[in-house]
Amino acid sequence: MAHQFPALTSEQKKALAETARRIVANGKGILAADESVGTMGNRLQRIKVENTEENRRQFRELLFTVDSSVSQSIGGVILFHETLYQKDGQGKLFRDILKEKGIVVGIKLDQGVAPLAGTNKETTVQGLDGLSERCAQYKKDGADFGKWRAVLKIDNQCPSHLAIQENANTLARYASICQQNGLVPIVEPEVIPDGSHDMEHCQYVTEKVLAAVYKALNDHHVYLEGTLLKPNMVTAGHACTKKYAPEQVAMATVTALHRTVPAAVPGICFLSGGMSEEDATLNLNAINLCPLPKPWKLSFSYGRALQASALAAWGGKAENKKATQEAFMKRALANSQAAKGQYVHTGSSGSTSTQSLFTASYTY
Ligand SMILES: O=P(O)(O)OC[C@@]1(O)O[C@H](CO)[C@@H](O)[C@@H]1O
Repeated sequence: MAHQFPALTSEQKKALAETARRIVANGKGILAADESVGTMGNRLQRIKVENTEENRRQFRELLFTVDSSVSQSIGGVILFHETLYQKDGQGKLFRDILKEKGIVVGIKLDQGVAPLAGTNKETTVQGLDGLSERCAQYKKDGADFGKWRAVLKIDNQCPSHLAIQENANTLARYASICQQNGLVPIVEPEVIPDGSHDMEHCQYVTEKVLAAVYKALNDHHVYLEGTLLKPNMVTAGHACTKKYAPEQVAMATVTALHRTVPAAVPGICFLSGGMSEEDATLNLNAINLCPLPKPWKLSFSYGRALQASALAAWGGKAENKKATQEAFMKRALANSQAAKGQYVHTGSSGSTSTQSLFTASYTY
């Protein structure tokens, strides 16, 4: 079968591959600061801070204005639409502050989930209509990568064949549209940790989901070298009574990836999925020490596991700036070390860093 209709020029491919590699270079990972207004509201409620645009802006200003050395740990930041156009106290756009630090700016592109009728409350993702125009605008406005999160759950009859196929195809269509507009797509098929299933069950489901995703990406002529994967780690369900060590999580996770993710993919940046900050770091470190072949960079794209201590330290008070920034820098550095398999747990972590960040049915 001749390939008569190339999807991208060699220049487009080169630019996409370079951006993807930059984001995950040398122990760098991603700060997922793309919480929608509602999700950010849940975070702020935990620290008793009102969910106003100004409070969201103030917290994010603290994260983005940390010392430039953060760029040794953070290669990319994912923003929500509102944040892409926000400025710091001196009137400087956040996106310019990040770019000056050498950090690649990303944008959340999915628009939430919608029910799949006739399934056990499974969902697909909305946002394909008008996506090409939105990507073109975001590219002009400084974004160089995108994110789209699909949600799959483990339950009675779940994930169904329909949910796996529909979400794989939608992710692939999104990825294709991103690449046409010069954005590196982060492909995020999250198998959420709700349930009492064991780790082996999660591995089985994760492999089925990833295999379907890579078949769909191939069908849609997506250029894998210009993509990043953002999967769940393979863990037991949150309500499972059996506990697994980081080395077991690492072996199950790398085995699943090894069986399903082509070596052409430059980086795999895990989501934290409600793990405590410390667990997310320890698991990532074990993954990088796992004695299986690992042809991709294995890094992080954490939301909760990079921000929980910082949020707690901030508490909505300007005078806590230093403590907030120190807490964030500490997690960024720890995860950067873990992305190189060099994290050493000192045992001096604060209480917030060991608290579970799990929220049931975390769809948005
Ligand atoms: O699981 P985590 O690491 O907290 O967040 C992962 C994530 O994809 O899910 C959130 C909800 O869409 C996003 O803010 C974030 O990018």
